[in-house]
Amino acid sequence: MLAEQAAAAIAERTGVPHHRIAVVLGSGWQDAAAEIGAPTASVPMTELPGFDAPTAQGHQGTVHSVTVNDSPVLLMMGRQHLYEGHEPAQVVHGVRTAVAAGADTILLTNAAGGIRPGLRVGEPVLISDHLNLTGRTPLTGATFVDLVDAWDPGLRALAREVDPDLTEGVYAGLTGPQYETPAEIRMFGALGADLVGMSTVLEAIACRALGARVLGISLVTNLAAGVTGQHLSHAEVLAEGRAAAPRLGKLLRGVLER
Ligand SMILES: Nc1nc2[nH]c(I)nc2c(=O)[nH]1
Repeated sequence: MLAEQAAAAIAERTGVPHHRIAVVLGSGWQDAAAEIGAPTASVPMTELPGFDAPTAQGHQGTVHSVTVNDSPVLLMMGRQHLYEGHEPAQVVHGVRTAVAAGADTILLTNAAGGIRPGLRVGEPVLISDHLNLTGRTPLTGATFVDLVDAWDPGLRALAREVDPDLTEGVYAGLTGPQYETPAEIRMFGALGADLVGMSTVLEAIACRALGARVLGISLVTNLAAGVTGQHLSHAEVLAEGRAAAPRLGKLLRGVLER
């Protein structure tokens, strides 16, 4: 209901009745968004029903409409996180709004810690599958959603055409806000996680429940705790994102153009 209201507000404020594709820009991906193209319209999230201003990464949450190859794309700059005290329904409001606005394909980007040996800081990694370690779900009732191929194989193949050097990985989603202990990272590695983060998994579940195709890309902004023995700093995370922006922008634009 709230998503419908927010979608109607987006249509009204942007003058674009439907957006077939939406992109959620996570930490470190904001600069890359500029490479996609200049927005034809922008709306602060606080002016849309059901959105709070995201507190993470200190940027104002904004929704942009941008045209790529003559079709409108919805860019959602910023997202809500469980660690901000939001309930799952609030965390997935952005993607539910995007689907209500007409999106049948959602591109979820995030910043993540790298667990798998060989992953490098500043490297984008396609999400091949996820581990929902939040203990939460945005779904209620008997909505038994199939999550096989939740991370769309066709979209992943398309992304690899754009950037053949892309590797894939399993993303473990946690609540945070603390980073993991080295022992926890060893555990998640043993469970098959290649990446670890504090977003994305609930959004992916909500998208699949609505029948939208999902492509996920993580930017490795730090090697997870214990992988290098170094300490983790959030400032580093943001700096790495900025440095990777040109490659990420090229990747996003290439995927959106196909
Ligand atoms: N849980 C978790 N989330 C993260 N987000 C980023 I950027 N790096 C990390 C990390 O190392 N662990």
